[in-house]
Amino acid sequence: MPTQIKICGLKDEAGVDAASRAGATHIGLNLYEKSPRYVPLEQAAALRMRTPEQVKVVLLLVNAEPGYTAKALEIVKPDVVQFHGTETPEWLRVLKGATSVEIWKALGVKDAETLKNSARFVGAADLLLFDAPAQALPGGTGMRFDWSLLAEHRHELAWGLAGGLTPANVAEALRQTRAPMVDTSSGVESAPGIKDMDKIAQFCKAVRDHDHS
Ligand SMILES: O=C(O)c1ccccc1NCC(=O)[C@H](O)[C@H](O)COP(=O)(O)O
Repeated sequence: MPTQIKICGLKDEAGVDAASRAGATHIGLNLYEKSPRYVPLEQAAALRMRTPEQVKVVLLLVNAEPGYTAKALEIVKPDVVQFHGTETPEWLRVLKGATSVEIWKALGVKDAETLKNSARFVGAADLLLFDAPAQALPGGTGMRFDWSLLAEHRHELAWGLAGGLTPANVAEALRQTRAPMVDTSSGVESAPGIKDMDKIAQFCKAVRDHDHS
């Protein structure tokens, strides 16, 4: 199975086109207003329409109100909704019962305990995205966590790796972790919130080269 690739924090058509052309399987649209990668709802809906059918659209929310969450899902109609705040398994279970959209939960990995506790999302999320712990922002920090923690972990859910992944280190990350999915945002940018089309292509190529090695 080819590694799944999510390019997160796209804000315009050029980024969506570049990620799709490069072979990303998922693109992320960020509705968190404090992020340099924020897109307003209407822009997210327009980019969703622009995205080719084979590429899944991931809508990113951080501790959003239920009403706003419902509105965002209705307007953008994503394939996946990624929760990147302190959303509880209980809340995600409620949402899961009310929508057919795929649900991902991002977790900032501090230590082995974070991974152990992630089992509480079984039945609440379809996939766990293991990311670096929150800094000033909950995600998109460009920081890595200790990948060796994953070696001891028995995954009970589908999962992906995020946090500080770049074209230069993603092959090594895949070798060490055997992640079925990788996610990057700042690692394919020239400045916060500004995607670099060449880096997107290099990232996807590095993943595909690793898949074929
Ligand atoms: O990217 C952001 O600005 C962001 C802000 C708030 C919550 C989540 C955010 N990004 C979520 C992602 O899925 C990123 O791709 C992930 O955190 C990895 O980011 P990076 O370390 O920059 O590759």
